[in-house]
Amino acid sequence: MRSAKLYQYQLPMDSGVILRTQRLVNRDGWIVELQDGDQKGYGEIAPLPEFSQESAEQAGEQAQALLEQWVSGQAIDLEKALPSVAFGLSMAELELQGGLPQAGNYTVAPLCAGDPDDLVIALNDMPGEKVAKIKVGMYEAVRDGMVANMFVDSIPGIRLRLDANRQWTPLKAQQFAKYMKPENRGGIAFLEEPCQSPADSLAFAQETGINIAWDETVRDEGFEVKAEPGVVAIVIKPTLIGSVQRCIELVKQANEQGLTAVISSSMESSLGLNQLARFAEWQTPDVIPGLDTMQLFLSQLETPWPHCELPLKTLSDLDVAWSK
Ligand SMILES: O=C(O)CCC(=O)c1ccccc1C(=O)O
Ligand SMILES: [Mg+2]
Repeated sequence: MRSAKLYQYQLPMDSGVILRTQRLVNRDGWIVELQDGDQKGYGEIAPLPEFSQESAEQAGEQAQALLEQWVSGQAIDLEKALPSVAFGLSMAELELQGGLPQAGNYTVAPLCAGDPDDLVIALNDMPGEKVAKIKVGMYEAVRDGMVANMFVDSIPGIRLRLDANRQWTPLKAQQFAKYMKPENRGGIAFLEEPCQSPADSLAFAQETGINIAWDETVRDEGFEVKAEPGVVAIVIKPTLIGSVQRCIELVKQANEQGLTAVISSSMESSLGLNQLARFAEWQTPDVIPGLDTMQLFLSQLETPWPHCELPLKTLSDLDVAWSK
């Protein structure tokens, strides 16, 4: 009754994609296909270099072992699985059971890693709530402050999401805050992980009145979702977190604590990204997810992303690495 396939993919990336210290030339990962009778479910397993602990090879090996169990009718234990494997397999099982609603939230928070003028144009075209995400911490903190000010000054009602990825010392974070006019600080919906340590980030939020969000900290050993002064959101990157069930638990805990849960991409292919858009619509219906990462690719995979003109590879173009 049950059968499964594991496809291997490699997709070319735009030339400018840098992950922490390395350039990402190709995105490597796996697509699982589960079949039971005439039902099918898909999931993506794609550890992100520099962010995931596991490599694509390790994830592929573990996925095969767990798929062997699944095909033979055993329940698979995803608690101890690698995060990317737990996410992909649980998503495939969910889809197989018809548990993932079709409707997706495709209104992304446009991501600006380069020229701020490009983002101003994207925002002017954005209907409804204007949310944008800007990476900070890569250049001078003073420049980041000026860019953020410029957005708040020139786009009324903007809700900026800034992301420093733990790049700032407390001093640099202070320099940023100094340039952010006090009356403009409310235009920052949140600033993700300003400092190297969560304690410094918390102190920064409380001293400056700039709200922060946890991203890396959510994946730290022993993390608990809790409301603290200055903290307004947690970012959930399912590929780095684990099973769909674990992600749902985090969303629930965040909501109970009055925090916003933001579903966000770990640069999945368009197949995984579409599932994240559906997951976000289902679990966080009033929150714009952080999924503006298709622009970093040179090719889509199987499921087209709305308004994306990149060429589409299909699963039938891929090698089947394992099947049973
Ligand atoms: O969160 C988003 O809006 C987009 C995704 C994103 O920023 C990201 C994607 C992959 C790895 C790290 C990050 C990051 O938060 O810096
Ligand atoms: Mg981040």
